[in-house]
Amino acid sequence: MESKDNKSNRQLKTSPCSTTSPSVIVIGAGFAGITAACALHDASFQVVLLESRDRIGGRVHTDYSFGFPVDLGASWLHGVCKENPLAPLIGRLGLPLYRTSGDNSVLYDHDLESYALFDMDGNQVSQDLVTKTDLVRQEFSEDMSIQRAISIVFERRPDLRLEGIGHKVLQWYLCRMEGWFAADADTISLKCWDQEELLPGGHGLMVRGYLPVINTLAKGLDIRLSHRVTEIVRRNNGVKVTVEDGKTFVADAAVIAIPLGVLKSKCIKFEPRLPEWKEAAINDLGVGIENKIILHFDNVFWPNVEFLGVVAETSYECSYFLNLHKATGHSVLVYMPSGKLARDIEKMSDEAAANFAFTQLKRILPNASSPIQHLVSHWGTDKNSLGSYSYDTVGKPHDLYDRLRIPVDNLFFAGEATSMDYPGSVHGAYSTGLMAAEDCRMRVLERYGELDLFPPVMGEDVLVPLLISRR
Ligand SMILES: Cc1cc2nc3c(=O)[nH]c(=O)nc-3n(C[C@H](O)[C@H](O)[C@H](O)COP(=O)(O)OP(=O)(O)OC[C@H]3O[C@@H](n4cnc5c(N)ncnc54)[C@H](O)[C@@H]3O)c2cc1C
Repeated sequence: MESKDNKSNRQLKTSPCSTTSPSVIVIGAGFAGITAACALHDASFQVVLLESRDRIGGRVHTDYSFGFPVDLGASWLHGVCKENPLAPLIGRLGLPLYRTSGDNSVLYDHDLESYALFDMDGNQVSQDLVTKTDLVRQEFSEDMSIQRAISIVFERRPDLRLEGIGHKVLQWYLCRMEGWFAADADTISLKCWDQEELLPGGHGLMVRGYLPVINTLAKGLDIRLSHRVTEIVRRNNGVKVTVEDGKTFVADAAVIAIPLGVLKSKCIKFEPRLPEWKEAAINDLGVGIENKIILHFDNVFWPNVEFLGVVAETSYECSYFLNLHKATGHSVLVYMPSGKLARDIEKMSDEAAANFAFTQLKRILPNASSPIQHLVSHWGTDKNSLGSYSYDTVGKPHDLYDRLRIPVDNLFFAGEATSMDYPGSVHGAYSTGLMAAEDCRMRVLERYGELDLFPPVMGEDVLVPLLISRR
């Protein structure tokens, strides 16, 4: 499929249809791209996967530099249940999950019994106050930001306005919601924020990291690392894809599984241009930032709870730490800023970012010992992601996810931002990879007139129970 022809000619000179089996180029070796490549490989397609980084996984990135696995990107299976499309694979691999929180945690991501909340002076917030803030959840018809909606509730019902510690707890709730969407509350759509399908079963941490799952899917695939795609040409008889060093690849079709942030940046030239409706969907869907600052300590000095929260006057000043010790036995806390705070922290050096996170921790635990190691993610500025995950912005329709997914001629689209049901998640990326592969298979084989020749090879349909724990 590799071609020496670098010119953007009207017809692709190497006719992909003259090869014995249909061919596809998959762009992006994240969860969606690898899943699509794996499915098409199983359906007897010639598959080449082009990946800009020198590693696979994309926003799934398990780091081993501490001597044990730590996820810098995704780390939870959202929806620990058999309906989760990823559950059979995780079950078959025997990978343990640690459930940090149960059902009914839609708005604020996690159920509240899992938290120990403190104010900035180190006083613990009573659970009673936490439950009272539930009252601000009200129904609105016209679209507006979540932040605006809360202000309206207060205008209509001043008696609900919280003061002092109650106000701070509300800000902390907002901070958690901002983490779920990786965006600030004044940009999140009230109309669409709850349109995603939340699977039952709560949230399970991948105790050994996500990498073993992606490695399994990637086995046997022709993956070209450090191949950054710069141009995609489509013609009736196939596609031609050019990478940074000028090398070109031709095939019957392409599956584009790169992040929404990268598509927004227009660093890939489409020839001819993508249709207007597709460009509009790319522009209109939001992409937010959430980062992880991972602090490794030589001892455990914090309470034995899943999360530590710091409440403050504004959601920007609130903090949220995941206690990995509970799930993995390693003395690690993960600080997770999102939205504007995450953007501001990305401007700092890694050292300064780790110090910032540690300073937040010292506010509630003044005797905290300094971390011995740290890791800092940069999902917002990394040119391979340019954001953490997609979300609905104010005034834009929720079907943007579907518009992003709909194929254009022989180009098929996959990735978390193309998932109507499960945007911003690993299982969403996985299911769109399967969908794009199936659409591509059908379309290409129609052209070959050989629809029956390449039945998809389905994975075994045996359901293996998930290994779930909560100490
Ligand atoms: C901090 C953080 C925490 C998260 N936590 C969770 C969680 O706990 N649970 C969960 O379900 N989800 C979580 N997510 C979301 C989840 O990680 C993503 O939804 C999912 O991994 C996206 O997969 P993808 O295949 O769509 O995209 P990606 O994984 O980003 O894959 C796209 C690939 O395209 C490559 N690429 C980019 N540009 C080019 C180019 N020009 N040419 C070739 N290749 C290119 C990239 O390098 C990348 O490998 C989290 C994300 C972040 C950032």
